Amino acid sequence: MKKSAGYRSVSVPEERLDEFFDVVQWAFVGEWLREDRQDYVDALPVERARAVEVTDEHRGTPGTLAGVHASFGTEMVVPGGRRVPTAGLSWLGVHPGHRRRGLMTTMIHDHFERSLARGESVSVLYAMEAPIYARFGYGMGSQTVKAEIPRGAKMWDVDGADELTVRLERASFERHDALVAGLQARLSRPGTVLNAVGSGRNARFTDPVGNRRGMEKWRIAIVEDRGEPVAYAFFRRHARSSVGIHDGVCQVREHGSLTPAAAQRLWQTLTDFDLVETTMTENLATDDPLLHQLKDPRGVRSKVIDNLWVRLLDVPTALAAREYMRDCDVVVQLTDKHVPANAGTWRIAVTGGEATVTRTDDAPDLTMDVRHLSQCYLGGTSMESLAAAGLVREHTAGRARELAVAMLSPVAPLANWDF
Ligand SMILES: CC(=O)SCCNC(=O)CCNC(=O)[C@H](O)C(C)(C)COP(=O)(O)OP(=O)(O)OC[C@H]1O[C@@H](n2cnc3c(N)ncnc32)[C@H](O)[C@@H]1OP(=O)(O)O
Repeated sequence: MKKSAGYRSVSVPEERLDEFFDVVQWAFVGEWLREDRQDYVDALPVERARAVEVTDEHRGTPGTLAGVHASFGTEMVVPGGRRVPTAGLSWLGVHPGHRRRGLMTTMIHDHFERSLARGESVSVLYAMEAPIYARFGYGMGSQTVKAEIPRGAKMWDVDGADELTVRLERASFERHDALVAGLQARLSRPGTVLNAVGSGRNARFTDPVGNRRGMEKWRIAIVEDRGEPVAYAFFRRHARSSVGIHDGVCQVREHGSLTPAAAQRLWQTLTDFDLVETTMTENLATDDPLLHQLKDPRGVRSKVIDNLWVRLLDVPTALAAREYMRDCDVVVQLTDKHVPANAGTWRIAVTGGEATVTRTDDAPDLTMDVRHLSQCYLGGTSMESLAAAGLVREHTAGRARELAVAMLSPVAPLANWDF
């Protein structure tokens, strides 16, 4: 019997959502509260929910779901500020009774085929475990700083910050969706994954009780410039005390600022709540304005981890969709085990910031897997550094640098919401 035989891929209609959620709880190790069900429905792009179903009794009870996945239909900002149609893969899980039979592989192929059919030339995801996705052509496209900032951390002055005002409210889809989506759509940082369209749109507002662990419900901070919103952040606090000393924490999730002053006003607010000693950030770019504005960078305890994993599904279309910093003319030989249409030799010719990507019989300057090209796509990783690591092979001296300089982004990429 073939490793993944005895299963088939199916769509998951609304009446099967509880079966879908049951697999998710098995896979992600958790028991949800009944009262949280609607939050999970709201966080799921229902019309793009897929599963593998048992068809052979040797695998289990025919008709039961063994693995699930879904994807958000969205756009991602790429270097130059343009947007590329993107599939945000999420909710991927296999029931532990069916693992290591190739079901994830089946689901990833299903995801690739359907995304390509919809014209989505890039797939992105957040990884639960970092070693899983490179085998499918995903590269670590951006990194994030997880920081713990002490209360009242001092910052360099930024003109105009004092004149801005801040509103603190309970986060509400009805009241804040348009405001947040509108501000997020004005962010130019590569890797920004825009709010999804269709179901799943309110995913960022969901707030299951079972996930709060003593935290309050999600709040939102909105910085305004004479009534015009210029920054936002989702945050929540947790009151704590030990030996009579209050040392509560504030968790900051998605945030975005349109100006340096707005960033400073936002973080001054988030790092100065009464009874809160530490503010923890999640989605902070490695060059976020906050990190430059803090006077004592070492006073912030931090670590850098992977943020977005990026996978080019349609290489020529995706490469042509972004802008480049320099002209280049480089021949790249690409391997792609999972989307064979990308494999082969391509000429990447950039003039005036625009790339033309065509097949060629010329000898390659560089040889790499699609995951390496994907890793460099948002401009956060240098192609030369991948060559220095021995992952990209350079046949013509200097070509890794030529492509690196063309593809680099002046600001570090980051996705600011966790889908
Ligand atoms: C985008 C997201 O949603 S991230 C969330 C991912 N989900 C989870 O982490 C939930 C818990 N884990 C699971 O549900 C499952 O173990 C999955 C989805 C990670 C893997 O599903 P499986 O059906 O067992 O994977 P499958 O059998 O297709 O394995 C494919 C390959 O990946 C490897 N692999 C699978 N899981 C892991 C892992 N956790 N770490 C390292 N390698 C792994 C397998 O060994 C296999 O390697 P091979 O091709 O060399 O033989």
